Amino acid sequence: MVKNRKDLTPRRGIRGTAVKSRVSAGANIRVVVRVRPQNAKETGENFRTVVKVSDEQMLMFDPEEDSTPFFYHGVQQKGRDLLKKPHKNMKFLFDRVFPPIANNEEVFVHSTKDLIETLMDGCNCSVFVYGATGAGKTHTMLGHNGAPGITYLTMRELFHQKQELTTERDFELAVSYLEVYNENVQDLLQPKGSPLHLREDSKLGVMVAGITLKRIENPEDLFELLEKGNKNRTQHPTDANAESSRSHAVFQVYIRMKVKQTGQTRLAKLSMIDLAGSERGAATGCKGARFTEGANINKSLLALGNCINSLADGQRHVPYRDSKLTRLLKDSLGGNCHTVMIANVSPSSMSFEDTYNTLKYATRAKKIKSNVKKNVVNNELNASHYIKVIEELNKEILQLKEAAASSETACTKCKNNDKPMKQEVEVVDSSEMPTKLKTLFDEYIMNQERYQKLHSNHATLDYRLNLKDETNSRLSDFCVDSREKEKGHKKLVHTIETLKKQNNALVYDLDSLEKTIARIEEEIQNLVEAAPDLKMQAELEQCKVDNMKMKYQYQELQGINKLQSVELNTRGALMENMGSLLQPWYYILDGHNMMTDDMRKKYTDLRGRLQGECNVTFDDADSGLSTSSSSSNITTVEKDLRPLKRKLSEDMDSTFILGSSTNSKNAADYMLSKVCEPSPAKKLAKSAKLTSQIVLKENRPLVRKAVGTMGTASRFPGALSSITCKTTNKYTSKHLLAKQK
Ligand SMILES: Nc1ncnc2c1ncn2[C@@H]1O[C@H](COP(=O)(O)OP(=O)(O)OP(=O)(O)O)[C@@H](O)[C@H]1O
Repeated sequence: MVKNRKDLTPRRGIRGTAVKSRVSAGANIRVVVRVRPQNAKETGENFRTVVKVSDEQMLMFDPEEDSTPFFYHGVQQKGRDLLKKPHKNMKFLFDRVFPPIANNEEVFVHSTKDLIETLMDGCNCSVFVYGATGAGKTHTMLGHNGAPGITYLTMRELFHQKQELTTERDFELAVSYLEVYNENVQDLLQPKGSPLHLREDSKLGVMVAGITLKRIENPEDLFELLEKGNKNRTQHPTDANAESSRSHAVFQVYIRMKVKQTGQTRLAKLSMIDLAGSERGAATGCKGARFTEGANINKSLLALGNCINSLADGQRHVPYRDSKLTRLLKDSLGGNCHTVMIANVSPSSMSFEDTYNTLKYATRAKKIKSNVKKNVVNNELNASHYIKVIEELNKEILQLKEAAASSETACTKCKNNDKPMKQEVEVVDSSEMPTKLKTLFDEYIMNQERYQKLHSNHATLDYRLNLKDETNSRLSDFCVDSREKEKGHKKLVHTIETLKKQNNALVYDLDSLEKTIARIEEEIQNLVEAAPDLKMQAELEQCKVDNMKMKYQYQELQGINKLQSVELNTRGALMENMGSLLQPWYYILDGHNMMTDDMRKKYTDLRGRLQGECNVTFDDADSGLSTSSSSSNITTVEKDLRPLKRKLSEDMDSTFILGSSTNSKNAADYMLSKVCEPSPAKKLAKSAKLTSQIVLKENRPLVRKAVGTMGTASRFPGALSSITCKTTNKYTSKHLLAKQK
């Protein structure tokens, strides 16, 4: 440990280690995941464990489990139970994964402990915990008496390092604690009647006007403060957590350090954010006040998600202004800040969707790069700087003198004319205030409308740009002729450049609109502060604005959706074309003994992936009745099957209507009778019964499709294994194969 450091040498950490990587610009945010132990309800009701921690950095979501035997007609079947959804079996990698047995101390050591050195170097740091209700966010952040959370542990480390440095530096330390509830910022240390307003300062970043700053001298003071603040925090029981925090809590520590020898001052801010639950409405019981609450939580978390997406994609425009939370966290995400995100999940299948969403969210956040710099206030300004400042001040004095002289002349003129002087500064008459507010809101709505329109255009352009980028890289893999490749590449680059130019213009407009909007917002705030009677009118107008914004955001999503479905169709067609191109080439190469083992393996892998990804999936979304998934099948009878399948899908279309609206069993039987030859139909009678049962139970389009394929397969017994394997599952295919033999 280095104790005799004379100054804040830029490249050395507090323990003398090189901290270049930690303080360099462009570092990714650190994302860790904590899996909490199962609670009594989860263990009591026999829920499955869907999160398995593989090692310190990897976890498996919804892993394959040792299958419970599945019997059909008294015979144990080897394949998976058709009635069960296949497991996702997904691997997720993070900077650190904490298993259920990990305690708060362990989480602290591997997530926030290192931040203190960075903080002491004068860089801002942020920690935020994310997860569904009851996933363990507050437990991680605050803990309890026996096991204090990372806020206390991090502050204890801060005081420890401060103590070590007291001979070299003077410290000033203050904390604030606030919550964002229903899009209002409230002071938790000294609750005020009305919500606090956010102000943006070009030097100090986002500030909360009127927030209480409390000095603390030791970590024990903190306990008291946090306890006091938490009593004021908005909590309501949810179905998933009896003491659910329904607001986002932001604890901030401001540090000013002055190096005694050089006088150099560094400012740093540590923010610790306990986000409200990210669960779906159903988990909290979506009624009444809980519904409004949930909608606001979702609004801010959606806005946070959008910011994370924009930052992860490296977009220039990040929609921080979409919610109070994102405005507040502007510094903490991707800006001048070292950020740690702790995603909390439950291991139980009871929270399957929420856990999956949290893991996806966290994976996305891993891509964000921050742009960190030290907040050094330079005290050693040279003489030329002072001269410049003095000159500017002199200029200002001169201007003020001139202004004073001209107003004096105006005054004398008024006196001479015996008329009352018109005031230079606009003071609004109280009776005119409602009209003034209305005018401000009109201007606000106009600008917001324009902003939302531009935002939609920007999102669409961004999406198109991404697609063009992807096409460009695909082209390099696909083209064999270098001239063709160059030509295609040039064309695409031209389009990309044009799109980028358009996008940059939009970003410029968006930025200037943001400034206008911020200016109007401030004027509105000032007006409402001056005349509290206007609060109701302002809230009503704000509702209109929110409504309008939601309408535009919905339209934006619809637009992107449309583009995505067009893209999906194009890719589907492309896949089909590639399949039919690849298949004959495979046979030609194979026939001429030119197929290498590697090529064969790649081909088989590709086929396997097509089978796995396109066919065996029990997606709840309507998978439709198209046979395109089977068209990727590579068998000798494929060409013969295609027209039949097409016809089948048409037939199934009518069956589909019958099946979904009346009786699924009738649908399956009808379909089988329609597509099967008499003898295979007879042979398949038992399987038909089986599938009918499945259809009855599952009633999913995919099962209906499987039934159709089985019928088709019965006409082409040779193709049975490959087709049924893909569209139904092992059990059915094996069963049918056995029957047919
Ligand atoms: N790692 C853990 N070890 C032991 N108990 C835990 C752990 N994580 C959470 N719990 C317990 O689970 C319950 C819910 O946790 P917590 O209140 O932290 O959830 P939350 O994510 O903050 O929920 P909300 O968003 O609803 O506030 C609490 O009783 C807490 O003590």
